[in-house]
Amino acid sequence: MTPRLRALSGRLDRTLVALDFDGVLSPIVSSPDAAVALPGTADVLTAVAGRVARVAVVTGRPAADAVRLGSLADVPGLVVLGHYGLQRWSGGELTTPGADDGVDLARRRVAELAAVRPGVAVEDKHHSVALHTRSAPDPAAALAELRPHADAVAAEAGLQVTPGRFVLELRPAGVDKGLAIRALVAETGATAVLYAGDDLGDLPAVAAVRELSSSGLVGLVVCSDAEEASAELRAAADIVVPGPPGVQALLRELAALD
Ligand SMILES: O=P(O)(O)OC[C@H]1O[C@H](O[C@H]2O[C@H](CO)[C@@H](O)[C@H](O)[C@H]2O)[C@H](O)[C@@H](O)[C@@H]1O
Repeated sequence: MTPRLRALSGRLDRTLVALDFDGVLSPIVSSPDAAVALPGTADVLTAVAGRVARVAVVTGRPAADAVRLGSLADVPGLVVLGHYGLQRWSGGELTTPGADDGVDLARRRVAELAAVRPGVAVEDKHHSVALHTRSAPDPAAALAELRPHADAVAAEAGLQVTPGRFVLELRPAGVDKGLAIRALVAETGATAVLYAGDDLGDLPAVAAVRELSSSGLVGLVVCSDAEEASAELRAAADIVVPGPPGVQALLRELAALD
């Protein structure tokens, strides 16, 4: 048994379990379209859902993509917050805002940026666009070179840039994973939260868990560790596990907790 999980013992029915998708439920792969959840993910989430107040996936992906790539549609009571909380999927129903003019502009601009940079790819997520450098000859150098260009496009389009694992996302401001966690806690009345992440976009969720903890909630932060995981998140975590297989093993322990 992972000792820190004991903090949730006796309060599972008031616990929110919130999980990032890429790098946490799904191993990192070279193409965003090829990312799928580790086999067994839906089963373990179903087991956890039977014990806790709520299981949620909070992701930078469109919510429906996370449901599809994760084969998560049948996990009982699952809520998926996509685009950092802009979208909500539950019970097969998707709540989503209308198109954003800024994203339309950014879509054109990032296509121009990618066209002249070998190995740089655009992921069009409809409510945001992402520039991926994982397949560039030097992914880290490509990311650094692109950053000021992405910042300029975001400023022109009224968007914000969220960096991640060899990716720069241009997305609407006003939502983040911290706000998403706070909303989930408020709607469930949870008195405990377990949040698992791996990347820079997860840091607002970590901050929210810590702030909620200071007002009495029991908070556990899990880092799904790998070479590219955020060092800041790793340092802040209560529990560090080896990537998606480690997350899955931890969730099995959680489902079996007293
Ligand atoms: O919030 P998340 O669920 O962690 O999503 C963050 C971004 O993850 C995806 O990109 C990352 O995973 C890809 C597939 O493994 C990988 O190729 C890429 O290098 C990673 O950055 C996704 O493509 C983005 O849209 C998400 O926002």
